[in-house]
Amino acid sequence: MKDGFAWEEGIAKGAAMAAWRLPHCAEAFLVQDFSGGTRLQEGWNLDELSSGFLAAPFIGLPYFLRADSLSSFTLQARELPTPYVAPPENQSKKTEFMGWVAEAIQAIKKGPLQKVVLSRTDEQELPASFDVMTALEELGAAYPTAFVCALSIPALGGVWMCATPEILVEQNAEGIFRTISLAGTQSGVDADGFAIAPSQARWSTKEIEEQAFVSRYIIDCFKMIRLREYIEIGPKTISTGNLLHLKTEYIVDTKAMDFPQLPGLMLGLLHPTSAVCGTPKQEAVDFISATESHDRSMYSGYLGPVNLGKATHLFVNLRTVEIKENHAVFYAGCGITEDSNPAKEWQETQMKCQTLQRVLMQ
Ligand SMILES: C=C(O[C@@H]1C=C(C(=O)O)C=C[C@H]1O)C(=O)O
Repeated sequence: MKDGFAWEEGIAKGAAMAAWRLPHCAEAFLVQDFSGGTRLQEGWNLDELSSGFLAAPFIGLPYFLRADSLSSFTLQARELPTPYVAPPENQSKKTEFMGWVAEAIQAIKKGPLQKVVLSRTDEQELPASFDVMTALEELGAAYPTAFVCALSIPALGGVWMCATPEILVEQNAEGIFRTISLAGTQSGVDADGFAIAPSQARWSTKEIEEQAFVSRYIIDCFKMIRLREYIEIGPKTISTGNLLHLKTEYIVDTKAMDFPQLPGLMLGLLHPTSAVCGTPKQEAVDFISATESHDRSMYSGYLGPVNLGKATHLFVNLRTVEIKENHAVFYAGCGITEDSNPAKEWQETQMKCQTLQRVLMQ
């Protein structure tokens, strides 16, 4: 495949690269930065970036890939082999993770922490035949509503791939700004492997509250910049393929409001949101760094094309994997509240890891 060559050639030349396909689109894009990409400096501004691709870690400054070369291509349709057999559970990871969740519940009961998103990793070997561009096509075919992406930055030393459902900040060519509040998770397939219709989903108080934390957080960010004119749609149940979530959408017409800086301002305020970090934010960051034994790196950061065709599409880096040679580290997390159950939260991270595993490990 033509763009497979461009990808391999770019890797060999030390280029920083991103290949992606937006939700509901057929066309995919490849950006190459032949300088290897740039780590932005404190005080960087979205409005001042040229056309390219932005990728930020959970904590820290983003990398920017300038579009030295931009090509578009169509992802080929791919059939996924079925049925899928999940890898066995890692019992020591399970015990460790459930311990973290129990600690978080205790901390929340004491306050001031109200919600914290804890994550864990799952390390697996990919098949010898694994190939990044083929995997991107398979992810695109399996998850048409997700943002699917492959990212290679020489300074990171591996390839990150994701199939994320979560918009962080989006501004289309017509000046329409969008962000979403996404939380609450349940399986999107029943015991026989059939899809569950979103209208059939039933949500518990715990999940409704968990998502409300994220919605309140977004509204608080709007309040900080005194923005009152936004449209709020939801919460509604959405299907991401193998999972169901609760989603509320926030929309602003930045042209009508003459507010073109809104995406940059909101990006600075939003990240990391309560969907991947917690409430209050600083207490959640502190709890995560004192508890998790892995470095989140790019997981739960954000990534996407910026200032391309007058549009910016930044997504939270979820349902994600870091690949070095054939070794894959899958990352997944879940929102812990006072009413969490450690075994259920572990199961949720299993389902989230499987979003990519069911495609990449066949
Ligand atoms: C943290 C993740 O997902 C986030 C957390 C969710 C939850 O706690 O229910 C749901 C969607 C995402 O906002 C992840 O996929 O790793």
